[in-house]
Amino acid sequence: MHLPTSHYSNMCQRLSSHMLFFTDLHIPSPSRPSPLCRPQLLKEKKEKPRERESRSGYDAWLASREVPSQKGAYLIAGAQRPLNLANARLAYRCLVEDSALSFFQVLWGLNPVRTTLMMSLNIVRSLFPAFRGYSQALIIDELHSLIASGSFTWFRLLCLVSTEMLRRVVEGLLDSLAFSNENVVLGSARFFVEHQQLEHRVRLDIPTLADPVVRDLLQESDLFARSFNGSGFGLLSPLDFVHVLSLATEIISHIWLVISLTRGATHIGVLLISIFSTMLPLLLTRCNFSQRQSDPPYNAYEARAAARHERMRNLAYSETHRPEIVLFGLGDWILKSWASARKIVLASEQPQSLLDSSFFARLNFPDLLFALQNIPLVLLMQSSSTTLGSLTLYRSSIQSVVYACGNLVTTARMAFQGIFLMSAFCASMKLKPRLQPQDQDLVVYESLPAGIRIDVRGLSYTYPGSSEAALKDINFSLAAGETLAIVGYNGSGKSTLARVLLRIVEFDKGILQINGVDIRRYNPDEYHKHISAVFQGFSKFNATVKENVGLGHVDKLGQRSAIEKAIHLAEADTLVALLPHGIQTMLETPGFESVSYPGMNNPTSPPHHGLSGGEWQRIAIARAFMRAVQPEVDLLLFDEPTSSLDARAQNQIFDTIEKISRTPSGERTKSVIFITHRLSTARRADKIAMMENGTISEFGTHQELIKRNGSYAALYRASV
Ligand SMILES: Nc1ncnc2c1ncn2[C@@H]1O[C@H](COP(=O)(O)OP(=O)(O)OP(=O)(O)O)[C@@H](O)[C@H]1O
Repeated sequence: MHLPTSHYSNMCQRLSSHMLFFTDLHIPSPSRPSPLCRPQLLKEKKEKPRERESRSGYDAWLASREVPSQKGAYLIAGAQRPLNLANARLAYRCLVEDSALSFFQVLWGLNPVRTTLMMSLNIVRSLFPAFRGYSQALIIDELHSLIASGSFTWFRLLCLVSTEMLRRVVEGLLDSLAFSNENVVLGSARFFVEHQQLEHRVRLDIPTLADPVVRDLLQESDLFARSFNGSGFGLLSPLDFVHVLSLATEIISHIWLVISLTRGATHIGVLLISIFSTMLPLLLTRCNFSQRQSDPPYNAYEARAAARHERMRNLAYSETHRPEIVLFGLGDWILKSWASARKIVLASEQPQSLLDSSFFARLNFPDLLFALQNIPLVLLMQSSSTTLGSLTLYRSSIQSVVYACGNLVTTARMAFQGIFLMSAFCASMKLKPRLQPQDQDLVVYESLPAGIRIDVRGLSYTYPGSSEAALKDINFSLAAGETLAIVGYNGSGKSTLARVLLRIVEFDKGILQINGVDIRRYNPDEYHKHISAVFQGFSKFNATVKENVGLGHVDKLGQRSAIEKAIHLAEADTLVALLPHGIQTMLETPGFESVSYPGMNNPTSPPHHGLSGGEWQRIAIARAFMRAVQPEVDLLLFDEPTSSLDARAQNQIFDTIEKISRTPSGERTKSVIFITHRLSTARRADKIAMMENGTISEFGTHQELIKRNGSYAALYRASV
C-alpha cells in the first residue's frame, strides 16, 4: 500500500512529539544483579516514585513470563501466557496502569478522523448479518402471504429482489469504504510502530543488547511490530482490538433477534433450549482449551532443544557454511542433531491429556447442535404467530451466535497475548543505552591540540556470562599525541582493551580518563565523533565500494572526491579500478543472503563482486581513513589493520597513518593506537604495551622493553 509522501512527513513530525511520553528505563536482570544499572563510580541516586511507576509495565511483562511451577524459570520469548487469573491481572496492569493506554491514544492520534471512522464502520458492519437475516425473513413472509392470498405477481417478486439487491450494493459500498479506510489507518500505525522500533534499536549499545532479558523484551517487541503486517504469528495488532468490539455487537444483535422471536411465556422453554444450544460449544471449548490453551511453556531442557533444532536447520540451509559442511562431511551430523532435538520439541508439544485429542475432537458439534436446535424450531412452529420467515431468521441467528461466539473467544485470546507483546513494545521504547550517562553527569568532550590523553588505573572487565576476567588491573598513561602499540599473545585481551577505550563495551572496575575526564561522563555518540577505527572483525557491508568506504563519514557519502581520496590513502585505487563498475561495484558479502524482490533480478542489475581478505581489509582501512582525515578526529585505533596485507603494503599503510596524524609541518594532532602481532611494526610506536593474561605486563619504549629482557623481548626475538 502506498501512502502519499505528505502523509508520511506529517507522521514523522508527530513521531517526534510523541517521543515525550517515553521515559528512561533501566532494567535489572532477574538472573544477575543489575546489568543495566548506571556505572558504579557515578553517584547512585535514590529511585524516585515516578521512576518506579514507569517500570510497572515492564514488571508486569516480566511477571507474566514466569513459569508458575518452576521458580526462577521464564517462558521463552514469544510463548503464549496461560489464560489464568494472575495473568489477567497482569494484563490489566499492562493495559491500564502502564503506557499501553497512552499508546492506544498515540495510535488514535495519528489519524483521529479515519480511526474513528474505522471504529464506527466496523460496528455498523457488524449489524449487517442480523439485518440481512431480518430482510430475508421479510421477503420469505411477503412471498408466502402473496402466494397464500393468490395475489402473487412476478413484478412484485422483482420489486422484492431489487430491494434486497439494493441493500447488498449499499453493504458492498460500505465494505469497500471500510476496507480502504482501514488500510490507511493500519498503514500509518505500521509505519509509526516500525519507525519507533528501528529508531530505538539503532541507539541501543552492546552492553544493553548483551542482556538476556533485554533480548527477550526486544524479541517480543518485534513480534508486536510484526502483528501490524499480519505476520505476528496470528497475533492481533492494537487496532484489531476493534474486531472484539464488532464481534460483541454482532452477537448482541443476533441475540436480540432470537429473544424477540421467542418472547412470551409460552416460549420460555424455546428460549432456554436456544441459550443452552448456543452456549454448549463455548462450554465444551472452555473445558477443552483449559488443557491446551497456550503453546507449551518449554522448560530449560526443551528450550535448549528448540534452539538446537533451529540452529541445525539454519546450518542445513546456510550458503555461507556450505563449503565446510561439504568438506568436513557434516550432513549426517546435522541431520542426527536436528532429529534428536526435534523429537524433544515435538514431544513437549504433545497434548497432556488423551481427552484433548480424541474425545472432544470426536464429538461432532455441528450434528449435536443441529439436533438440539431442531427442538426449539418444532416448539416455535406450534405457535400461531410463527411464520416461515421467522423460523428461517431464528435458525440463521442461532447459527450466527454460535459462530461469532467462537470467533470472539479466539480473538479475545489472541488479544490477551497481544497485550503482553504490546507491553514489551512499550517497555522496550523506554530502554536507555547503558553507556549513556545521566544528564546531570554529562560532560562535553573537549579536544586537546595534540590528540587525546589516556589514563587508566586498575581497570578490569569480565564479559557477561564469563567466569574469567578478560581485563585485569590494567594501568597505563598515554600523553596526547603519543602512539601506542598493543602487543601480546592470542586471547591476552588486546581487542577487549581496544573496545573499552572505544567505549563500545563497559568496564566493571577501575578508572579510565580521557583528557582528564571519566570516559563514562561523555555521551558515547559525541565521543565516537572524535575517533576512527578499524576493528579486527570489521564489517563487510552488502553494498557498493562507494558505500563501504563512504560510511566512514556518512555526511560525505555523496562526495565522490572524498571517497576516492580515502581509497587512495588506503592504496586501494588499483583494486577499485579493476572492478567491473569501479566504486559503484556491488560487493559480495559472505554470510549475507540478501532478500530478492520481484524485479531485482533483471539482466541489467550488476552482479555482486567478491573480494579477497586483503582487499576487504583495504576497503575497511579506506573507510577508517574517510573519517580519520577529519580535523575533529583525535584518536585513530587500528586492531590488526594489516594482518592480511603483504609487508610492502603494510609499511605504506603505516606511513599514511603517520601522515594523517600530523600537520604538514610535522606536528602531531592525533593519537594513534594499533594492535599488531608484527613486532617489527610495533617498534615504530612511541610506547608499547605488552599484554599477558588480560593485563599489561610490560609498558615502555621498544628500547626500554628490549633492555628489560622480559616477555616482550622474548616475543620480539621469536618474531624477527
Ligand atoms: N564476546 C566475548 N564473550 C566472552 N568472552 C570473550 C568475548 N570476546 C573475547 N572474549 C575472551 O576475552 C579474552 C580476550 O579476548 P581478546 O579478543 O581481547 O584477545 P586478543 O588479545 O585480542 O586476541 P587475538 O590476538 O587472538 O586477537 C579471551 O579469553 C576471549 O576468549
